[in-house]
Amino acid sequence: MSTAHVEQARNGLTGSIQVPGDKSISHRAVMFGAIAEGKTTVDGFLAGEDCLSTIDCFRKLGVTIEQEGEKVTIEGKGWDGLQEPEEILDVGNSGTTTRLMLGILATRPFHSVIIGDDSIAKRPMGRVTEPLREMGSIIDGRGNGRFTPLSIRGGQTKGIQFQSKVASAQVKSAILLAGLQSEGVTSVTEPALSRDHTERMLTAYGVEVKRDGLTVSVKGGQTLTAQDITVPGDISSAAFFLVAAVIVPNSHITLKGVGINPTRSGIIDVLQEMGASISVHNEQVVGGEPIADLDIKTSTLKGIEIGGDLIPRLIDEIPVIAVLATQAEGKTVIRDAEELKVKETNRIDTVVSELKKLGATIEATEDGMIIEGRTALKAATVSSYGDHRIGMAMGVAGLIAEGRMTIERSEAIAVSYPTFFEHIDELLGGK
Ligand SMILES: O=C(O)C1=C[C@@H](OP(=O)(O)O)[C@@H](O)[C@H](O)C1
Ligand SMILES: C=C(OP(=O)(O)O)C(=O)O
Repeated sequence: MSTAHVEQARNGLTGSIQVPGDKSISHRAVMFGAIAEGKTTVDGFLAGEDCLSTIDCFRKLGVTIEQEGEKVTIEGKGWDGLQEPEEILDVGNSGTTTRLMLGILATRPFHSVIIGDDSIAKRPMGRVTEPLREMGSIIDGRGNGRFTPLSIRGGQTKGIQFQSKVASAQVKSAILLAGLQSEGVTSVTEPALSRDHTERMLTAYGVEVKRDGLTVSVKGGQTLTAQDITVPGDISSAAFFLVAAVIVPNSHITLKGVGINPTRSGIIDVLQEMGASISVHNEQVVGGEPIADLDIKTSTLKGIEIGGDLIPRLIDEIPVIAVLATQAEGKTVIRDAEELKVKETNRIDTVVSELKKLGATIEATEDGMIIEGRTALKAATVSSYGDHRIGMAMGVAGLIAEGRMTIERSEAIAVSYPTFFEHIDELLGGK
């Protein structure tokens, strides 16, 4: 385990960076390439631990995958190219790998065992294993198949019309992936729109995906055709620097080539509503996903209310939004965000406890948190608790907190942003 230190920034953040590739899209590019027919290439791949776990699992399923930094090639041999793994599939810390891979394995006629780390062992898997069982796959595991370790034997499955209780792209994707090789039509209806990368990328791989409001459906018996995928920059990684630039005095930065898919761009709406000076340039569409350069400066902020359908559009950004809210005048209320409790940590508890250590006025609620600003933060020793987004939110807080911040378990940051501290140094140096 490692410890990182962050000093209060003496100068503003300036210059421009390209944030690493999108984690959600990198996972999907590899998984869909693995079940497609032909050679898929991926450029801009996120070589973070979670996406490397996906590569490792699909290699164990018999797929030839080469990866060098941001470049990946996958020799897809179609659905039937996947083989019974000799080894256990270890997903590490990655919920996306676990749930989407279950959807793929649900229709494969062989047995696999899935394990992950201590954090994965606490995360709810019943939300995918129950509908996949209903479709006909045989799944067992701890807590009657609700937690890892899980074992799955896929086979003859039939389509279902599934009403999801949660707005979760992982649940939606798992069921749609199983639906592609099941009898009849499979549809998923969600209570609010979650990220739609699966729908967009499956379409790029030649699959027919239908959307009707909050319902997405696919017909069984569909195959995928290999693609050349370019992965946009991850807006969830960009969020840390968007917030840092707004709250560190005398900052002005540009983040290049960031994905601004509307199902992910809630952080931009929040920054604008709070009064931040942010502008969007060079909008383009790359591989079916919109991207842009984001320009942002130090700004005066006011507290706002965040809830409802906005939550799935910024769920992973809430830890750093809480840091932002400590620097806004007045009250910020975050509600309808119960899902935070089942991420890598219970992010309501970890955000509140660590920000309190810095002197923030913040209280946990049943479904979110309430933050009163504006508060001058003081550096302290905090922990990521093994959660990359908590570690990075604390890194951003460290830039404005008086003194020197110590972040324990900082190694977790490599899950999604291995070059996070290098990028802080680069922007502090103004290169
Ligand atoms: O599908 C995905 O790539 C993801 C979906 C979200 O999780 P849920 O599906 O659990 O909401 C998100 O929090 C996670 O970081 C990545
Ligand atoms: C929740 C996250 O990822 P996952 O569910 O893939 O572990 C995240 O990256 O914040």
